[in-house]
Amino acid sequence: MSQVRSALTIAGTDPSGGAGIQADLKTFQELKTYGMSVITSVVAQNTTGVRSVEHMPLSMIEDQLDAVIEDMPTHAVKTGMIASKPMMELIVKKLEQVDAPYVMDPVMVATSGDDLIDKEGRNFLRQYLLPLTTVVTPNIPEAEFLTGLSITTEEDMKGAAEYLVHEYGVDAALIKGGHLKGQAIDFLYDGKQMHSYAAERIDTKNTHGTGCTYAAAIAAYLGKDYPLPEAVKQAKAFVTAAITKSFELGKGNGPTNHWAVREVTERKITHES
Ligand SMILES: Nc1ncnc2c1ncn2[C@@H]1O[C@H](COP(=O)(O)OP(=O)(O)OP(=O)(O)O)[C@@H](O)[C@H]1O
Ligand SMILES: Cc1ncc(CO)c(N)n1
Repeated sequence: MSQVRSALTIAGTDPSGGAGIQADLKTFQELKTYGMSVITSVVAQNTTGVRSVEHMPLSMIEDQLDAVIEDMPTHAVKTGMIASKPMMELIVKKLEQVDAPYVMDPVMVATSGDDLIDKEGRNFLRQYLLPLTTVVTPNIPEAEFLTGLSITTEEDMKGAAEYLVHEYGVDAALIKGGHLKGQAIDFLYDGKQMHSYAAERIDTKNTHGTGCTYAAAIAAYLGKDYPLPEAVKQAKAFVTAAITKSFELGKGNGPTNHWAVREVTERKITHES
């Protein structure tokens, strides 16, 4: 009998259920992956924005990580909101003990535009986390920050993916094109090949938590031993379905639908490499 696969998310929370830890666990569950979570910050947020944030003390983050690492098998790790440099240092030290693919979502601001990481922390994402990372998943503003490049075209997105791999030692970079006009296209560079994943753009404002959901789905598929380009393709189909059937809930950007893959069986993702 094959062993159950488990994935760990290390991230902040969203009590309204669409982003952060909550999105990750829903995604893991939907993909029949045993979900585990370590909370870095409690974020009082909803579809309209962030009200307040309470960061967990470092000792509490460390205890949570030890509780998982010392007891549970982990087949994939995903990180989201890591708000400060000391948190990053601690998480790096702990992740060095975990032998599993690692998906790093370099979360900086919420869909609503609120900051989720402090200024000092932003500058240490590259140095601390990228060397351990299997695949980093920036959106365009995050990729611009990480590379210092300006990104306005698909060619720029490819250039940024190559730059991250060649300059910062990350195994692979997936630049997400949700913020570009036209089709929703993402580029993955794994040091050898450039892959593109394109889907039709869905006309909706309800995209709260798309980035978290996508990265969590990639982690779940990597935990099931899918090769990275295939894991990204499956995850892209998952997030596209989740946006297609997203919920008109709340007063701002509504959440994506984590069970949509059960209902959207047609997978119109064009994968080229
Ligand atoms: N309107 C849309 N229609 C179809 N796909 C979309 C749409 N918006 C985003 N996507 C896709 O959703 C995924 C997440 O991309 P996006 O660039 O929005 O991430 P993000 O900005 O990190 O998300 P978040 O809003 O959670 O911060 C990508 O595959 C992107 O192409
Ligand atoms: C905790 C958290 N992580 C990530 C995002 C980005 O969507 C968010 N809104 N909240």
